[in-house]
Amino acid sequence: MNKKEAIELFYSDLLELMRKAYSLKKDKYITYSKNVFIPVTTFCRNKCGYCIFRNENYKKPLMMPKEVLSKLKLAEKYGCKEALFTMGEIDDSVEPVNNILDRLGYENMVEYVYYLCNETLEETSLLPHTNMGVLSFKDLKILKEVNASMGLMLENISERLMETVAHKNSPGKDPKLRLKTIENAGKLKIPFTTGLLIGIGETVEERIESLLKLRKIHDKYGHIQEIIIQNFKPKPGTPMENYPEPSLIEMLRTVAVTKLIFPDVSVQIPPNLNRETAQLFIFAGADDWGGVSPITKDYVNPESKWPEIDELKNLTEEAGFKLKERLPVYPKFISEEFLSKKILQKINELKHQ
Ligand SMILES: O=c1nc2n(C[C@H](O)[C@H](O)[C@H](O)CO)c3cc(O)ccc3cc-2c(=O)[nH]1
Ligand SMILES: C[C@H]1O[C@@H](n2cnc3c(N)ncnc32)[C@H](O)[C@@H]1O
Ligand code: MET
Ligand code: SF4
Repeated sequence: MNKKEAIELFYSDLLELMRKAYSLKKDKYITYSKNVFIPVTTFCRNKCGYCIFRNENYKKPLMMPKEVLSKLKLAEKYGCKEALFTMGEIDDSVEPVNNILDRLGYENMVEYVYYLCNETLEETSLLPHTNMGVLSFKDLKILKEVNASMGLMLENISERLMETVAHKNSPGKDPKLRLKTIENAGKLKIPFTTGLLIGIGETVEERIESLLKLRKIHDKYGHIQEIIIQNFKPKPGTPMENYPEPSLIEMLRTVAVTKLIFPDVSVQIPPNLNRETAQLFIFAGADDWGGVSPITKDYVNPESKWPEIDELKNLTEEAGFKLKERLPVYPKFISEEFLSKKILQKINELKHQ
């Protein structure tokens, strides 16, 4: 599909567009991953105009190993299978975090996250999924060994947003750096979650360009397991607090076009950010609810509560589908081609429990 065709599709008759995307569905399942959200640090070198996760609490720049392990143990009791390590981007400039890492005996954040992921594998029945922002080839390679999958939202390919309230203070949101990370993850065959943030001032054309670029990368490396279409939610006290959310129709069109560009990849819609309307996205081609946690909040969108698993099951069934739990890595990536020996062995152990 080229850009012109994709834009035409986007603006075409909504029901026809949705029907086209819907007809690509191969089965009647909508998947989700039962997870625990571990916000390792809320310090960040970036200042995105929409973000409320970032919080410089000088009393607590870093979650300590003990605290992380006790959260993971609790998650295990609740039957969670994914440990979601999501955090701010830490480079040498973020002193309070680096000082603590130093005291704990870690060179940098990657080394610490590696340790936490490895502990997860050795001490619990959970599988790590890490999203710590932009990473180098070398760091991705290190983390691949202890992650079932990894993630980084492209957000959008638009360089223009680097000059607007959304990304003007966020060097880590430079699309060149994000695309490089996603490509390097492809070279390393890391099962990968990426996606777009919708409603941060981007145009429809820029959305399509972002999707087509991700398509190109996926054609080359085949490692993208899911695309998240995440709707922006304004947060009080942030520079973008008065920005409008994307409309339902806008979101439905975006999800449908995403599915048409990615018939072979899962399209994820977060149910907590679309409380009243989540079901509709199934009919636009969405097939995954993403991570849902019975014990932790969505620290990125703390005002948006996860539905209970029962509620998610009911709303999925009411729409005519079946809810199915999945691991943080999708079945077609469970192989030696994509996973480290350590992770494959862990998944095998879990199967026989
Ligand atoms: O619970 C959440 N999970 C988030 N996840 C995790 C995701 O929902 C699933 O856990 C993945 O599908 C892995 O199975 C993200 C993963 C990424 O790689 C990038 C961004 C996100 C964002 C969120 C989020 O805001 N809240
Ligand atoms: C973890 C991911 O959460 C998303 N994210 C950050 N802030 C918001 C917000 N206000 N609304 C919706 N999504 C957000 C970004 O896409 C980030 O990459
Ligand atoms: N800070 C990282 C990013 O924006 C992780 C998700 S936001 C908490 O990519
Ligand atoms: S969205 Fe991620 S990169 Fe941006 S300020 Fe928040 S934590 Fe930092």
